[in-house]
Amino acid sequence: MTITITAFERSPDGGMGLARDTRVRWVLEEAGLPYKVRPVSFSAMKEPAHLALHPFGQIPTYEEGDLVLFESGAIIFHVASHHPGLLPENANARARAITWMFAALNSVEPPIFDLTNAKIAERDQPWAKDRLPMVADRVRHRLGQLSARLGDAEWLDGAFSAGDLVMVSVLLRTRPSGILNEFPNLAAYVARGEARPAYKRAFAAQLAFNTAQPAV
Ligand SMILES: N[C@@H](CCC(=O)N[C@@H](CSCc1ccc([N+](=O)[O-])cc1)C(=O)NCC(=O)O)C(=O)O
Repeated sequence: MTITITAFERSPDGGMGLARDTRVRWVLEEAGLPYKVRPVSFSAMKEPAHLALHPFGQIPTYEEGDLVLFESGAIIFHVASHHPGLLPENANARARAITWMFAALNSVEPPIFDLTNAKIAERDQPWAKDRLPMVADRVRHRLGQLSARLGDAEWLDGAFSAGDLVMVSVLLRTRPSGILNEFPNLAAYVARGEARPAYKRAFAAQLAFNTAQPAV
């Protein structure tokens, strides 16, 4: 059945891959699944038709037959659970890979999201300047812990898994701040993710999609 995901009609980053449809494209490319992309404008996201798919009026969403999913992590887990090569067959290894998915989304992404908010959404607040260093240090602290755990390993737990796909996707968002490069082993880990043919196809597709959208 046809898979359709939603993406920004025009991503504010101009197609630099920071929007969360990129990680869904990536998992679909790793699984070798064809998919269609429905662009959604910021206003359309808040209309009933899209809210019926995504209660918070966001992207990405995933539609396949009568299945509708939202939350990039859940979409990635769904695809990885139904296609080989993204979650280990061994039960304990599979559970650890899923643990890393949760860790990426629940423990690593929140301070990074906080930093993005501090730099963009909150930047005009009177307290923003004072808060920013503290928020950035929380990201540094978490990345320092992750860096220590990863060491010089290629992936987080043996072979590449959906846990790495989510973690690399999350860590990519720290590159613009420069914090990722303060941890050379994490920067190299992210680069290994970006070097994967499936990621390259996903990135190229979202870039082409964004540049093909008609100008406002
Ligand atoms: N937890 C959800 C979060 C979804 C989410 O944050 N979606 C964002 C796009 S990805 C986050 C994002 C936003 C903007 C950029 N950018 O480049 O400017 C990049 C990434 C969205 O729809 N925002 C519109 C809205 O909330 O009204 C998930 O993982 O799917």
